[in-house]
Amino acid sequence: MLKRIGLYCFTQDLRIEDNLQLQRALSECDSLLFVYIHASQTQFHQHFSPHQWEGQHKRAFRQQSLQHLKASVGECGHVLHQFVGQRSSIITQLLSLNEAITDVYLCTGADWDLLRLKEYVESRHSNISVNSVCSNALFNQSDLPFEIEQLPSSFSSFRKKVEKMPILQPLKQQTLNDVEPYVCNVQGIEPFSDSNENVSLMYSGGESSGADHIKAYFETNRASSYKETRNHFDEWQHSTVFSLWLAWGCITPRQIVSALKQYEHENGQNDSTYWILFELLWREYFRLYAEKHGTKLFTFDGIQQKRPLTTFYAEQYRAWCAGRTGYDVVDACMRQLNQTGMMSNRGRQLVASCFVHELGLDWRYGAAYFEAMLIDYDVSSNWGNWQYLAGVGADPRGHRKFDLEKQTQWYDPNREFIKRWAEA
Ligand SMILES: Cc1cc2nc3c(=O)[nH]c(=O)nc-3n(C[C@H](O)[C@H](O)[C@H](O)COP(=O)(O)OP(=O)(O)OC[C@H]3O[C@@H](n4cnc5c(N)ncnc54)[C@H](O)[C@@H]3O)c2cc1C
Repeated sequence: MLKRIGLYCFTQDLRIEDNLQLQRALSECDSLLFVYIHASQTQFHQHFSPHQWEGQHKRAFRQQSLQHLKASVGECGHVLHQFVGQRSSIITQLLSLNEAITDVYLCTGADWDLLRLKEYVESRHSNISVNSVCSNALFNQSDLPFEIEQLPSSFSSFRKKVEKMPILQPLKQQTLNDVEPYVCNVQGIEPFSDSNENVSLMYSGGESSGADHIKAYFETNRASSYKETRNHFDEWQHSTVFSLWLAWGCITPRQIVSALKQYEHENGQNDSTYWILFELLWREYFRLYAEKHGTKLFTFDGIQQKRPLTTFYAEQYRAWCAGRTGYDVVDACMRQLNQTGMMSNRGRQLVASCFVHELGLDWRYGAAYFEAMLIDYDVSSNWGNWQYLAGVGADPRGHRKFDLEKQTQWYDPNREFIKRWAEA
C-alpha cells in the first residue's frame, strides 16, 4: 500500500497537546515532516506598516515558542525545519523536491493569508491532499446552531446562541513516536537562522510556559475578582494574560475553559469567573466574524460599508506610534507597547479611540501598527476590535469615542501609570 507522507506546516498552532490538526496528521500518515516558515512581509503590510514590520518582543516570544516546539519534536526523534521567505513558494519548493509527500497539513484558522495559501497549494498540487481544521477554537464549526453566513451581526446575539453549548474537553495527550520522521531534501531553500536577540520579556513563550501559566493563574484566587480588576493598565496579574500564548497557539481556549471549570468546582462560580468565559466568547466571535467577512476585515469602510471621515497624516501617525501625541494616557500606553510588546485591553481601547477620533487617522494604519508590535497579535481579534472602535464593524452603537480625561481619572487617578511611562 502507498505510504502516506505528510508535510505538517505549523502556523498559529505552536504546540503538541490538544492539537486536532496534529492528531489528524498523526493518525493518517506513516511519516511526517515538520516545518515552520517565517513569512516575509506582504504588500499589504509594506503599505500600512512601512517602517515597522515586526517588533522585537513579538519576534522574541515567537522564537522562544519555536525553540520549545523544536525541543518537544526533537524528543521524539523528529526535526522542526525552519525556513524564511514567501510561504507559498517554500511549500511549492518542498513539494517539488520531495515528490513522495502525499498530504499537507496547515492550521489556517480564519487568517486570510493562510486561507489563500491553502487555496494556492490546492490549485497548484492537485495530487496532494491539503488538510486544515481549526484547532484553536472553543466550538467545532459543525456544532454551531447557524451557518457561518448567518453569524449574528452583534456579539450579544451570538453569545445568547452559543453560551449554553457544551465546550469540548481538550484532547488526550499526544505522542509523535508513532510516526517516522521524514528525511527531506531542502536544497536551495533559505533556512531560518536564529539571531538570539537579547530582549527581555515579561513572560516567556512556549507550550510548557503557557500550560504553567494557566496552572499558576488558577492556583491563586484572582479569577474570583477578574471582572473588577481586568481594566488595570499595567498590573498584569489583574487580567489573565492568556492572550500571549493563545495568539501563537501554545495553549488553547479549551484548555483554559477546562481549568476554569475545575476552579469553579473547587472555589465556586461568580460574575468574575463567568466573565473569563465571556471574554473568550468575544475571541470566538471575532474568529468567526473574520471568517465570514473575509477581506472586508481589512477595508476602510469595514463590514458596515460606511466610510469614516478620517485620512492619513504622516506626522500625526508617527507621533501616535512614538507616544508623542500630547494625550498623556495615550502616550503612556504607546510607550508601554513599544518597550514591552504588551498593552492592556483598556489601553488598546483608548489609543484606538484617540487614533480615529482625536487624530482623524485611517484606522487601518493603527491596526497594522498593533499587528507589528503586539506579542499577542491575532488577526481576528485585532482587526475586529479596530473595526469596532472605528465604527465600521460589529458595534450596534456604531460610534465609540472615549473621553480620555475621564478615563484617566477612573483608571489612573494618581497618574502613576502616566508617570511611570512618561520618561520611557
Ligand atoms: C484595538 C484593539 C486591538 C486588539 N488586538 C488584539 C489582538 O491582536 N490579539 C488579542 O488576543 N486581543 C486583542 N484585543 C483584545 C484584548 O485587548 C486582549 O485580548 C486582552 O487585552 C489580552 O489580555 P488578557 O489575556 O489579559 O485578557 P483578559 O482580559 O484576561 O481576557 C481573557 C481572554 O479573553 C479574550 N479577550 C479579552 N478581551 C477580548 C476582546 N476585546 N476581543 C477578543 N478577545 C478578547 C483574549 O483571548 C484574552 O486572553 C484587542 C482589543 C482592542 C480594543
